[in-house]
Amino acid sequence: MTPSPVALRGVTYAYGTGDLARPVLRDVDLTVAPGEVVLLTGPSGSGKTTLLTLIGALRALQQGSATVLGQQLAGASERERTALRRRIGFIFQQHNLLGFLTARQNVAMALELDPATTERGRLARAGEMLAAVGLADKCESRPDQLSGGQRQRVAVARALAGQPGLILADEPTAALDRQSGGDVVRLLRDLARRRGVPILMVTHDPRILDIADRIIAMEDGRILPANEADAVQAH
Ligand SMILES: Nc1ncnc2c1ncn2[C@@H]1O[C@H](COP(=O)(O)OP(=O)(O)OP(=O)(O)O)[C@@H](O)[C@H]1O
Repeated sequence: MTPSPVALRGVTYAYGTGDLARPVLRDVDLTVAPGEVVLLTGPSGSGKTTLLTLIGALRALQQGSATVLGQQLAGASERERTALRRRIGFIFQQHNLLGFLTARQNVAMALELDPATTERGRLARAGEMLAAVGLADKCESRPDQLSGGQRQRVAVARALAGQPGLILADEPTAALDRQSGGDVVRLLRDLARRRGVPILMVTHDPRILDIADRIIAMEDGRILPANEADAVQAH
């Protein structure tokens, strides 16, 4: 059986220490199946982004167990977390592209960590990824010459370029209008699905819930049971 790319058990997390410690995640269990597209919804402050950053090894786990792409994060060293981060494609609310680089250079940067690649090879691969997101004619454009939707498509190309084992996305449509937001996440879903890459996406956006294989609702640091989550979705 293929192991789950994400398996969390009893994850509890607090910001602050001592008397100021405030748990923002409480006993969270979560499993993502190979190739699955999972959306994480819930009110502001319910802990979604914190959960995503723990899974992405951007913060150290405090309590519980989390296996991500085969790496156990409980007790993982900074080096192990860095190595894991390189196997994950991140997409944020803001595209986080570098303004002085072209779209092609921004995507190629994601490949620089692979010592087996040459600059020429990286730029060629970046061009292929940009073509896959429909931006073959924008390779040499800088971010300020692109629309918001196009910039986010460059971010999708960058996230997928390094052939990640997992995509983590935090409100990728928040800065986009309805049409381009929907287009970007559908494109992401289709490209990831073709490559068998699972996606875990935090979103407030009710317009994109239909892309999911599964929707998980959080409230006050906990994952709601599926029947309660359905009731939340119905509102
Ligand atoms: N670095 C931090 N230090 C202290 N508290 C924090 C920090 N980051 C987040 N919090 C608090 O932790 C709680 C959970 O935040 P988190 O960003 O995970 O929620 P969220 O569900 O993603 O919210 P939103 O939908 O508004 O992004 C909130 O009460 C927030 O204020």
